[in-house]
Amino acid sequence: MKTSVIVNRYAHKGGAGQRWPAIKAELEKRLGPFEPQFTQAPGHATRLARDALMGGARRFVAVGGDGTVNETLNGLLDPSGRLLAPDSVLCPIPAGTANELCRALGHGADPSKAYDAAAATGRRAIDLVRVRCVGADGRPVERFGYLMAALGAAALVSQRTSQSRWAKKLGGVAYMLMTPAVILGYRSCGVAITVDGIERGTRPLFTALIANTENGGGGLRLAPGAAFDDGLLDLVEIGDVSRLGALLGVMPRLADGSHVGHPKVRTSRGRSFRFVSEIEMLVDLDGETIGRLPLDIDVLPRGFAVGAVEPMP
Ligand SMILES: Nc1ncnc2c1ncn2[C@@H]1O[C@H](COP(=O)(O)OP(=O)(O)OP(=O)(O)O)[C@@H](O)[C@H]1O
Repeated sequence: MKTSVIVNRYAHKGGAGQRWPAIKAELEKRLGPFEPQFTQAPGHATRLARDALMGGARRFVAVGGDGTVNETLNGLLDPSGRLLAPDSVLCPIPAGTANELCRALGHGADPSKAYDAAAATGRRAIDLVRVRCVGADGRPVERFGYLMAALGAAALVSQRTSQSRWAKKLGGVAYMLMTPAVILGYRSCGVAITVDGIERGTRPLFTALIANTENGGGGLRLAPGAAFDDGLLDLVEIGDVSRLGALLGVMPRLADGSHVGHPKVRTSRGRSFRFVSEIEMLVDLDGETIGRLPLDIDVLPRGFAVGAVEPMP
């Protein structure tokens, strides 16, 4: 199978570039010699993946963090979210800051598992998340992801972290420092929620996550029980909580997932969701700000596949 290796040397604040010779050696041991393609700018991995696909590649090894893997995946999809080549397989190699897809696959702590999966013939199907909202320029945006979408306070934390120069230098710790700064200035607002076509009414929302994977935000257990191949998304709503309540009562419990037992936290599952807010509310997908509400989100069950040593369950 023709293989394309796409490398973001700037992932993990440049740490991926430093580790690249060692990663390359591990990959060559398993795949044989290859010509890597280095991303030149944000978004470039999508074009590299699309060009390689048109050139006949079907195995796409994405070296970087979730941003790089997401961009690579988007290069493999048509505008409706279908794989342009149904036999294409994505192989994430953890070289970014959070590497949540690798973590969800059980490759987070041991990169050798990711190298082995990149060379194996097995596949594992993953649900694809489709998000439609309003972009920064006011025009509709449609994007595809695999981790989770966030709106409200969590999306604002992500946006502020990616925009801040000091936060970029700090890497993963930046989220933890940015979170109290954002939360102490944030207020819940009314959001009308529809799940699987059924209106649930308008209720105050501090933040909400619509999750495909259980983990997110740098290894936090944000959506306990979420499975990335069950054809469903898990909605975690943090409702009308005070700023101090959010900071002291909910946030410390995100690490082990016990926040879902908090009286202001509600969980549910569905295939499609719509969120409409009274005031402007940001939307984040897989760690990147993509726009604002109104937001429509749905799942394309088993929409793509990752490389796997074990055959698909
Ligand atoms: N040549 C480049 N110069 C600058 N930025 C780049 C370049 N190539 C890719 N990028 C951008 O780098 C950003 C960060 O990459 P990525 O998300 O893979 O790593 P990370 O943020 O360290 O990891 P994670 O998302 O897992 O926390 C992405 O938004 C990507 O678009």
